[in-house]
Amino acid sequence: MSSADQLQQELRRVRREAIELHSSDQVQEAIGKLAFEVTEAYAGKVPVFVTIMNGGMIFAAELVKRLDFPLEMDYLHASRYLGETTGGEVEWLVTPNASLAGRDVLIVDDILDVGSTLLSIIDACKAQGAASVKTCVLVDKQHDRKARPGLKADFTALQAEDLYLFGMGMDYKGFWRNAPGIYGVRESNS
Ligand SMILES: O=P(O)(O)OC[C@H]1O[C@H](OP(=O)(O)OP(=O)(O)O)[C@H](O)[C@@H]1O
Ligand SMILES: Nc1nc2[nH]cnc2c(=O)[nH]1
Repeated sequence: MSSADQLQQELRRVRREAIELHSSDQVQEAIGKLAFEVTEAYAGKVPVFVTIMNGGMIFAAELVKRLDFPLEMDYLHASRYLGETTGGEVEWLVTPNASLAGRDVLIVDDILDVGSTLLSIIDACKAQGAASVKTCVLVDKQHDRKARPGLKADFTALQAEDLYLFGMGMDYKGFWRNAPGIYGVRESNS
């Protein structure tokens, strides 16, 4: 069997055997609730909504259309997993733009796992002179390996157990970002 066929088999097996932690409907409901919270927090402000590529893009698209205040959209690309299932150093692929100076910045990403990615992005936005920086994630993975004890995003839609997650923007080896719920890879596949 060719390596492309082997990969395709693996990807289909991982999806078939995955544990569904949050269904597509549960994800949509949680994003709806979060949108109210974020809308309340930004009353009277005109923030920059910064999507962290690639993982943040599906959550960001679902969230942004439910926010009822004027905002600008921008994006950053920082990655420390680079298609792997364990993280390394944060690598900047697209750096923050100087137009963040003096702005209220809302960082939007798919997952807070260890949190090194978000901490690095917060520092970079502050270094650009952002007036305020808040973070918003679809899912907070529950474990005691956070980069700082008790680290949390300002806004969190859902929590999930300590498995490698995919779906709703999160990848398994670069694939399955398109899966509509949040799934955990079974130990035998990770
Ligand atoms: O909390 P941490 O342990 O730092 O991990 C969280 C980060 O990991 C993923 O990005 P990844 O590096 O996989 O890049 P991607 O968004 O391009 O998939 C995810 O999108 C977060 O940005
Ligand atoms: N896809 C994915 N990316 C991550 N980045 C940090 N943790 C995870 C995870 O569980 N899944």
